[in-house]
Amino acid sequence: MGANRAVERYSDFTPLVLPDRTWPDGRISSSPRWLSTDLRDGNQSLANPMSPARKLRMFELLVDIGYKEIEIGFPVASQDDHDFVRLLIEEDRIPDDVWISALVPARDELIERTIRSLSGAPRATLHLYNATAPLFRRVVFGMDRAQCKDLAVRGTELVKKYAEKELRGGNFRFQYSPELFNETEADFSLEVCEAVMDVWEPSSDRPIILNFPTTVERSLPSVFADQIEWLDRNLSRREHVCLSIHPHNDRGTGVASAELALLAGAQRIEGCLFGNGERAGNVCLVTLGMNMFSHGVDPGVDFSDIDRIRDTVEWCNEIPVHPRHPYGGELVYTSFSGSHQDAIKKGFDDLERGAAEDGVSVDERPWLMPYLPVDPKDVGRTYEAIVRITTQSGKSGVAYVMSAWYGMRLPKELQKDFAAVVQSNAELLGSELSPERVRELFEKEYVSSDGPVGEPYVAGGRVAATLHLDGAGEHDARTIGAKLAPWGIDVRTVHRAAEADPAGGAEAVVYADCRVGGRTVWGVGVDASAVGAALSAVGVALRRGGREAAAVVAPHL
Ligand SMILES: CC(=O)SCCNC(=O)CCNC(=O)[C@H](O)C(C)(C)COP(=O)(O)OP(=O)(O)OC[C@H]1O[C@@H](n2cnc3c(N)ncnc32)[C@H](O)[C@@H]1OP(=O)(O)O
Ligand SMILES: CC(C)C(=O)C(=O)O
Repeated sequence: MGANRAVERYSDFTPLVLPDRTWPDGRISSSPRWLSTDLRDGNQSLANPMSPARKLRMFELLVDIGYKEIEIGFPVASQDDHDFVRLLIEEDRIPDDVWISALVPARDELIERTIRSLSGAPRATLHLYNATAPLFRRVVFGMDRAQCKDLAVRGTELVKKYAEKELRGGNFRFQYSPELFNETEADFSLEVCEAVMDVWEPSSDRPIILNFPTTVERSLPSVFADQIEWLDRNLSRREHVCLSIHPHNDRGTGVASAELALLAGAQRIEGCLFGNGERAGNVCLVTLGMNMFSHGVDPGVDFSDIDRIRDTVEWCNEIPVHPRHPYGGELVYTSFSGSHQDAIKKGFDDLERGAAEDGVSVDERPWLMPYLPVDPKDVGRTYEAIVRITTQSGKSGVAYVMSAWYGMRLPKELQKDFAAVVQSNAELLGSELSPERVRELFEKEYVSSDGPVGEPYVAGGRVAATLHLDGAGEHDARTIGAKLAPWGIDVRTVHRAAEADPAGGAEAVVYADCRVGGRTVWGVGVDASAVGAALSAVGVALRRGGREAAAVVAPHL
């Protein structure tokens, strides 16, 4: 078969028919219950399953940021998994409001051992699963529907039996998952879940978690949402059922599946931080939580130091988080391209203006920012790295860097002038220019002088200079004008909006644009005094004027 014929091996998914679906009109207005399965589904997918130290660090992170339900492993998988559960219980490391959970297949000896491993836990959920999809019934288990249902029923009976024996007096919950739910006939999933409930007999003080995985994602998120709405309508004892979902991400739509399923009636979501997990991963809990946050819905999990979360997850999983991973990737608050940088810069100007008008801090203003769905500061990032300079940048990006890093707010015409310098340098270099390099170019071009800056002296005609004063007052402006007028320089001053700390500590910055020989040349002075800064700025500008300047300006300049 030729490569182009391979597609014929695949067939479309047959969706459930639910024409009167209501989920598309829903809104997500509150956070669901979350379960982190980083220590189970995440861990079981790693080339190197987590060592006890890595597991503990992950557990502590999950607790610290606010997860209340944590699947701590598959205790019968290995001695390490078992010992970790015992360590948490025996060293009393499970906070009062946290439920641990453990997964087990529907096999007698494994259920008994798993429940024993949970002995003494203050709060524990036993999570039982068996695959219910036709492919698995035929290929993996060699079972018909009745036998498959019976496996789930027997498993639940065993859980009941061993739980009563081992966990008497403790807080115990039961969870059942029909694995491959999304590929299972809807009526059969329901039949199995009802049979499981007949055994467990859920009630208000004995609820059940029914968890519906897209074990391998195979269809559209909307199809999954229909399946969940159908269950929500048809499950009996609904008030005693927590309808949970466990999306994977094989088609890259795990987050969408989870969100649409929430609209359709799901009450609880299982996933992993940064989408770790089997194959293309489990649904990403960070993305889901931050999506809610960005709509003004509190996810109940603290993502305010997202880099710490990412660093810990990377350390525990020994897998890097992609730099473009939503919300937590290194590059997701950074723009390299000119028009994005321009819009962001204007967005920040607008934010500051609005805050000043309202007499509030910028943190209290609504976040309405081009290209940035959330304020980087809300996840512990700074503003400096929002803009990075390459050949794709323009004047606004360059101006942003000079302002955010160095407190220098360049006049618009100077921004254009300097952007051309930066552009040719970026093209020459063929790579990103660091903020330090941008500053270096600026200094070289506009601030430093080749020789001593003496008193400007115009040999013939007059030079018109517009001085943009930052950190200087009216008095300084008058003194500067008086000082330069006798040298043939007509000064017009423009005050920049007051800066608390222009140019990182200097008292004054002056941007001078001088009309020399029919063209505009810029010079910049940074000095402890406004007068000193102005003299430097004009001196540099005139010197940069080159041959034309030489015609009107005395040679010692
Ligand atoms: C979708 C998910 O993520 S499910 C979770 C998967 N996670 C893991 O498997 C990680 C931990 N697992 C393990 O350490 C091991 O697989 C163990 C300890 C559970 C079992 O180990 P073993 O019995 O030695 O081997 P193995 O996993 O190959 O056993 C598969 C057997 O269990 C059966 N089985 C698989 N899943 C289930 C289930 N949920 N309920 C009952 N039986 C099951 C298989 O049909 C197969 O039976 P067979 O031997 O009669 O053909
Ligand atoms: C055990 C179940 C919930 C699972 O991990 C899956 O189906 O992906």
